[in-house]
Amino acid sequence: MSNQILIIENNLDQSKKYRLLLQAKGYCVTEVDTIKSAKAILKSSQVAVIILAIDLPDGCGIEFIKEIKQQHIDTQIVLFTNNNSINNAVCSIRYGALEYIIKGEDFSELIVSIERAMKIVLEKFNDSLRFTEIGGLRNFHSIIGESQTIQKVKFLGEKVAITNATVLLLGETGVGKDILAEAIHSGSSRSKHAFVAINCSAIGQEMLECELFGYKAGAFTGALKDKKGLFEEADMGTIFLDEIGDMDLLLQSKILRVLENKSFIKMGDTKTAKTDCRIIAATHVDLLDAVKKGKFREDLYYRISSFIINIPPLRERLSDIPKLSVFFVRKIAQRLHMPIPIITDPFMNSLINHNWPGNIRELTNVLEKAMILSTGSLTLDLLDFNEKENISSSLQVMEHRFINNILIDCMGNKRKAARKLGISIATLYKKIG
Ligand SMILES: Nc1ncnc2c1ncn2[C@@H]1O[C@H](COP(=O)(O)OP(=O)(O)OP(=O)(O)O)[C@@H](O)[C@H]1O
Repeated sequence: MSNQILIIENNLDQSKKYRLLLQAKGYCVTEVDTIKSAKAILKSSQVAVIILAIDLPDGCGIEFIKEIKQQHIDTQIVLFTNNNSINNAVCSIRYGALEYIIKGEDFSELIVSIERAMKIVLEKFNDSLRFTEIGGLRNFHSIIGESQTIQKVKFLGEKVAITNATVLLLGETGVGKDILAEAIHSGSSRSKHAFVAINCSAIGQEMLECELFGYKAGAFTGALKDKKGLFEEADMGTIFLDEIGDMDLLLQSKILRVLENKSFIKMGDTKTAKTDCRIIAATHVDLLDAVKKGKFREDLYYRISSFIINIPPLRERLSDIPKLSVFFVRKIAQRLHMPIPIITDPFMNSLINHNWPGNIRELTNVLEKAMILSTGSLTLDLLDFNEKENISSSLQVMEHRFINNILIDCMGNKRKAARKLGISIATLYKKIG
């Protein structure tokens, strides 16, 4: 982890004082006096904390914060200014600065801020280590979003993870059922063992049975040797059965047997085999309705539905879009080997105002397409929503968007947003879930 501090300040006397002070505290410090030189440093080295002045010869420090945060999300920024106007403070925090300090001869405030910033950098670094410790599997820190709705999802996931309970995840396609299942496994005592996932609607039922339970050599033409099934692979670990609602009744009875007796029979075998695996199931269909129509076993439904987590669609957590977008833009840029583009305000506003029928998967696709076509920044003309999918404009959705936009304007301050909307804070909480 880097402990490098970059000072961007064109008052050279002042910046020398900061440098000497911070060096005396053991930090590694670099000074520059323009945004251009700062960009060069940021490109070539890992900077933990930036001390940034507002008025720089080649641009405005506050505007530069946006750019820094898009490309170096974990770098912490402390804004330094002579001007103690509250507008600057609000803007800098909104754009992602950690703190705002008024310049003065008393340096103790600066030291406290730098220590706080370094602590945050260290915590983020430790989180990323925790993430890689369990073999690259995603955990609750990998689930981006701070909206009330996603926080509730994470809270429920973390609570159930440490138990051995079967979990049912409900939600539209692309909302993040897969990533949540992985996080629950990562947060459980089974995390050192396998996490296996299968989409039960993607393959034919016979093939699905082979995949789930495995087979003995000679079980059918072409079965030349024994094959392990996923239930065997997931022994001591977790199996994620995505789209369980699409499984046929015969296979459903076999899953019920695993849940009740921890046992199954491989295809072509006569003996029962044992497995100790936790089941996490997911579906986008209404399982109770499927039960009523005789398409889903009622006993299996009750067996898997003791702990349900409903993952809300993206249109019900629009305030998460800025963070999700910055995260995906960085990730996509890395995968496509391209520089990280700047997300312009009109582009971001359009993302926030879209309905997202394909949820987070649609968001990643829209961003990837725009990035491929972009030349350095993501502008409105690069946005290409699939209009066929963009059909829902119900009153409720419009209301949600409106509330979210006000919340963003008020920087997440719910009391202020409620006042602006002319509703009580309790009503606001009810509306944002
Ligand atoms: N909150 C989140 N933070 C970061 N990445 C997310 C989040 N939610 C979803 N993703 C990513 O978005 C993509 C789609 O999510 P995922 O595959 O988990 O959705 P799903 O609900 O399982 O979809 P489906 O029902 O079609 O299988 C994945 O790449 C996933 O990692």
